[in-house]
Amino acid sequence: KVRHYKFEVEYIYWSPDCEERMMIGINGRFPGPTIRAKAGDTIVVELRNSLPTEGVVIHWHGIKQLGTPWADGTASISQCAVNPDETFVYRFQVDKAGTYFYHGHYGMQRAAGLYGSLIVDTADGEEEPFHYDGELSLLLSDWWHESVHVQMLGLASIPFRWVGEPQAILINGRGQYNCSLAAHLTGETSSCKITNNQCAPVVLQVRPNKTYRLRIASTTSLSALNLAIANHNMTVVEADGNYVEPVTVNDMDIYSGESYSVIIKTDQNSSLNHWISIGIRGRLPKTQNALAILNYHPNSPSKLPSYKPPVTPQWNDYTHSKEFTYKILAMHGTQAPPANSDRRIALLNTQNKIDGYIKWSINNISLVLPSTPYLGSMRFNLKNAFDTEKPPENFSEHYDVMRPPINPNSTKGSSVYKLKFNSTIDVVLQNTNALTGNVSEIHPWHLHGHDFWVLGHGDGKFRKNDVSKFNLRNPPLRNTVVIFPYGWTAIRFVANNPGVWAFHCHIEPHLHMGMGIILAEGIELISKIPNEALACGITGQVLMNNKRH
Ligand SMILES: O=C1O[C@H]([C@@H](O)CO)C(O)=C1O
Repeated sequence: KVRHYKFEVEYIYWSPDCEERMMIGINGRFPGPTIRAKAGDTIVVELRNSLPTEGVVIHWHGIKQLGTPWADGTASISQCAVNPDETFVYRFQVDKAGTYFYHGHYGMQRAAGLYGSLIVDTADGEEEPFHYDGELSLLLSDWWHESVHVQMLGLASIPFRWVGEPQAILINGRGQYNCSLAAHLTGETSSCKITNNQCAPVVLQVRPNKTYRLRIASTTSLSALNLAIANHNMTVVEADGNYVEPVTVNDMDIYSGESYSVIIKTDQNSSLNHWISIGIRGRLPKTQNALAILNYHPNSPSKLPSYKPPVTPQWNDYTHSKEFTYKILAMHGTQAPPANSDRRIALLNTQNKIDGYIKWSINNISLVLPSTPYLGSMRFNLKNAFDTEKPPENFSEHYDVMRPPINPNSTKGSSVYKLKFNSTIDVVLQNTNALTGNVSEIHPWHLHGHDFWVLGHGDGKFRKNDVSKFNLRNPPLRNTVVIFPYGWTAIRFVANNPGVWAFHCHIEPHLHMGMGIILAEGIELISKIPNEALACGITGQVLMNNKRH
């Protein structure tokens, strides 16, 4: 079945946390419309850019774009940004049931509010491997009062101006700035005066003694989150569109770019409503926990729970976070990874400097995207479109990951990791100390165009004999994985999807500061790229010079 959507992207006034700001909306609203389809369907989104003076693209996060690499929605990588007043048609298949989302992938437009949910149900006649009576959905994000233009300027300034912590965590696009819905119970802050529907608390309506599937996705710009539902445990059954071995937890972490489904049973005191609480992990929080209400029928949805919300774990309790992450394993019967890889790429993640500007680099190269998107320039073998030298596969074995870089000076580049089609690739992501001593941060890495198996995590520096500890039996399949402070994470994937794919830290300011790499495979197998994806830079010149193209 073909499912048609029309998206008009424009600036809107909106009050996501009860304070009015400018945001990027779709069809006059924030967040964007939910796309809902069945596995195997074709999605068609006619994207009209009504931003007065900026280009736009939309990335369909978690969708592999098999056979349609030009629809991945990455500016400078898969397509030319769509100009103001122009329309671009995304047409792609959703191959696999799961919880996904979509978001802007140009500059920091995601952080300006350009996102929404994308949910794929099983194909007709197929069933999920778990039962539920009803479904609920939470799309999580974080929000700053400063516009993304000011944020981008600060990141690209000397002295550096970091974006800082968000003013609010949003649930389904709604939050409350500098106040708490539970203030009357905790007394910590002022209570919220909800003056606007746009920031009204999220209420999930349930009936007692039923089973619900709760879909949770995070498109935060920065924040790692922890979610807990008071008096209810959660059984995780899906991660990033892949089934996992059911595991029951009291609270769960979710990093930017990840999605989960959890099963909850509404078997608690049904004369009460219950809190859902979301707090920040990995960075010293300055943001109020976000609260939502699990509303048991027939209680009034506006009746606040009469007890304190659950306290999410300490921001720096990494032991707790690792425990959760390590518990997520593939559901029995999931395709196992190939036993061996053909190539191992080690990627050192460092914060460093270029001409005094603070950047993030991978093997000492900070990613700068070219003006002509890679997909077209590589397909047509055009010269001078990007740096053509081979990017480094490794880093010095003497690098001390526990200390700030000895030489903080980095270089910028746009080179591509070219992968042999159908080869098996291992990537080891190595975290390090940032520029300041005793600081190492969480980075969620997202791969476009593929799922990968998470073979293992470890503390400190990756050693050759860590390979023997790789989990080849039931590693989870995912599209986003975290690297913990001072740790490493190893993944494996098969380079079987012709196209050019970004692999990057999903923290929006970190990507903007160069924290990513570009992968390419099977370029000669790519079928005709729509002209609209090519109409800029030197591919645009080729189109003009060769009308038969
Ligand atoms: O990229 C970053 O910069 C700041 C800090 O390291 C320098 O102010 C921070 O916390 C980041 O994640």
